[in-house]
Amino acid sequence: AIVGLQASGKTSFVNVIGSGQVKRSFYPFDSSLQFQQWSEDVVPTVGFIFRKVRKGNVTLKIWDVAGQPKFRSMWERYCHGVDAIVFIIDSADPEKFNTARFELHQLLGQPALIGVPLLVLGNKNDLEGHVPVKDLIRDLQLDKISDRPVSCYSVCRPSRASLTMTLTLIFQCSMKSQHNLDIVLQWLAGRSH
Ligand SMILES: Nc1nc2c(ncn2[C@@H]2O[C@H](COP(=O)(O)OP(=O)(O)OP(=O)(O)O)[C@@H](O)[C@H]2O)c(=O)[nH]1
Ligand SMILES: [Mg+2]
Repeated sequence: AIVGLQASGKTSFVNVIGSGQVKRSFYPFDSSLQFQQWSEDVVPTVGFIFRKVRKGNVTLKIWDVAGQPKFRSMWERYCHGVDAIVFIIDSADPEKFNTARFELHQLLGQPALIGVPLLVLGNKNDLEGHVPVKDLIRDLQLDKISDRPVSCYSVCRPSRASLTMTLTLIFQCSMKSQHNLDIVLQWLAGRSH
């Protein structure tokens, strides 16, 4: 399940990892087939979106849950029984960190979710003034979480141009380190049962 405040980039993240998959099934040099699903314009999610994304021999089943205040009480329901909780935060918007920390710890405090591994993604690291991982860990008080494995990475959605280039230049080359998407996918695949 992917949760986080509104506009933190959850749906964009799923679209990016999903479009990489769509691409891989096509001939890599035929750019006309690229980005059928990927777009930089995303509308706020209402409720949730369920997506299946195949990566190698692992199929990720993803609940992309809406982040606006009226939907946050749904987060817990979609986190029940999952292999991992992914919490996405807009790392370039520190004014929202207090709210994000509150919502995250509120969610993790639910007895049914004890032990479920947590992946925190500080998104939008392409924007100036974004907060690095070290500070995110402090501001979200991730170091206080002791009842589950926790990982935190700084990520961003690749620009359309760089995503085209990376994927067109044959898929085995990994994304630029700024994006960190390959690391994140490995982490997710490693949590799956
Ligand atoms: N600069 C930048 N913008 C991003 C990035 N990821 C997402 N965005 C933008 O952030 C805005 C919100 O993205 P969404 O993916 O809709 O956010 P969300 O978390 O799904 O929002 P809700 O569905 O309302 O909870 C969109 O305009 C995206 O284009 C990123 O890595 N960098
Ligand atoms: Mg969304």
